[in-house]
Amino acid sequence: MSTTYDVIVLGAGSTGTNVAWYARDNGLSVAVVERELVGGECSYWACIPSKALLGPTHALAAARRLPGAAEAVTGDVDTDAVLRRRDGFISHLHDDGQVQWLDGIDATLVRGQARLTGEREVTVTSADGARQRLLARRAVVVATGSRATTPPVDGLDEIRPWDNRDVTTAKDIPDRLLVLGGGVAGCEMAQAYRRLGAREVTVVERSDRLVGGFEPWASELLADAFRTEGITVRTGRSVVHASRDGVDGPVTIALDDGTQLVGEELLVAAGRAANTDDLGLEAVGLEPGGPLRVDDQLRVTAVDGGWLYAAGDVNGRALLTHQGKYQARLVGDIVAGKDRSAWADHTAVPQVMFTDPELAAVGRTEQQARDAGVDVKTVTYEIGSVAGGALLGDEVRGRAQLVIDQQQRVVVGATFVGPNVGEMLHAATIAVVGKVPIDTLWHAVPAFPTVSEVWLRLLEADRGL
Ligand SMILES: Cc1cc2nc3c(=O)[nH]c(=O)nc-3n(C[C@H](O)[C@H](O)[C@H](O)COP(=O)(O)OP(=O)(O)OC[C@H]3O[C@@H](n4cnc5c(N)ncnc54)[C@H](O)[C@@H]3O)c2cc1C
Ligand SMILES: NC(=O)c1ccc[n+]([C@@H]2O[C@H](COP(=O)([O-])OP(=O)(O)OC[C@H]3O[C@@H](n4cnc5c(N)ncnc54)[C@H](O)[C@@H]3O)[C@@H](O)[C@H]2O)c1
Repeated sequence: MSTTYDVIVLGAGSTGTNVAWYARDNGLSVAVVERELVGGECSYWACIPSKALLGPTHALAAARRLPGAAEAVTGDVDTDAVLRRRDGFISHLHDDGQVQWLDGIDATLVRGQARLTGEREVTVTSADGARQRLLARRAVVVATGSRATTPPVDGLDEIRPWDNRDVTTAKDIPDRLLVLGGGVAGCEMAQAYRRLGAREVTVVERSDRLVGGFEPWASELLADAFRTEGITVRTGRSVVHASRDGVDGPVTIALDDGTQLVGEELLVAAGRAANTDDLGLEAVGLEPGGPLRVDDQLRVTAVDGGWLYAAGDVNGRALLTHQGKYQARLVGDIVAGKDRSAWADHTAVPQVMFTDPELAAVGRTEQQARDAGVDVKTVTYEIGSVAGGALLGDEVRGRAQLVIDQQQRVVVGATFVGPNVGEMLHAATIAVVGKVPIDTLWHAVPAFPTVSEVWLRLLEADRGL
């Protein structure tokens, strides 16, 4: 027995559910296959719980920076209340709400492990072993996401390290947390745990700075902030060995300079692996394991016939929820025959790291612009020096930078570091995506006294004022 749909979507994460929505909006019939929870990583084990853990601690820090409010902060963060609120945000790991939503758009949910078994053909194996064959009239869209990678460190496999799922759903805060990987996930969770009561947090990063995707000066500001609040940062160091004392005892890691570090838990946040290893890729002539390479129509390039698409983390273009959803909107239209092309996911990707200070960036860094042959000029301004920044309280640290293409006179990249600067990023995204001329930006007057006034200071700096 087989059932035929216009589109079959593999994976009901933020990407897959959006593909379904847009394809349905185009009048196509859609089946979505999911082996775990509808909503995927972002809803339960990534974006949402991590931000729920960070938010209350940042509110407290913001109040402490503000004389008048600071005096009223007499207690510490209520960690149990934060964890309870986090549990609410992840719906206690139940997906009824999102299942209802899928039902509401009239997409068919099929529970189980999906595998490609031929051209336009998917076989789903449910938890009880039953098999169901699905056929696609138009397209199969792979949106199976990614999982945490485990780097090849001696002993790591035997000590049950934490991954993003453990760290975002933990019921207790360990006294000492070790973090392998100073990327976005590692840094957000290092600060969350420190602020939620961990006495010692140490981040080990093998490259020479934290969050290598951001501007080097942004990494420095973050590392300074971490040190100030007692988070130890060990850059330029690799973990070479890991062991655990008994079943539940502390973890010891050895670094390549001979240092030994001990913690109750070790979080591994060393990047992601595409979920393509058990997807039946062999059946359509593809190698399992790596990301599925796609063209700008999100079609898998190594498969003929234009019926296989991949969107979201699984294609490796930009591992962010909003970028997966951007691709999903495009795929939902493309499979309906509309002429669409993805480009912003490699030229104008906005990203916010929700630490305190926040790091927010879009488009190219200065180095990336130079490497791309752009005639670069950068302008910077301290956020604490605009009235809106100073009003946020004492010791507000932060900086804004524009990367300007001097020939075209447009902004090709922007970075903001400071409290809540993520909310300023969309203005920069619009400037980069719209290639708004600098001369026009002069007429986009920021309200006084907002932190956005830093835009005016940056334009003045460009003019030499
Ligand atoms: C700690 C952490 C914090 C993050 N915070 C942010 C953030 O603040 N903002 C942001 O933009 N991004 C953030 N991200 C990245 C974000 O989580 C991902 O980019 C996003 O979840 C990708 O969505 P997706 O739908 O492509 O994949 P996923 O969310 O991984 O969904 C894929 C789905 O496919 C299912 N699946 C896989 N294989 C099969 C199969 N064979 N059959 C059936 N089902 C299958 C999975 O069960 C899953 O539900 C964070 C990531 C981490 C690790
Ligand atoms: N706020 C957000 O938007 C947000 C938050 C968390 C994660 N994410 C996304 O999730 C993805 C995964 O995040 P991530 O932080 O795991 O990956 P990442 O690629 O951002 O960072 C991994 C870090 O681990 C380091 N590393 C790798 N192996 C190592 C080793 N053996 N020893 C020491 N350091 C090692 C790398 O040098 C890198 O700095 C990212 O692509 C990111 O975009 C986004």
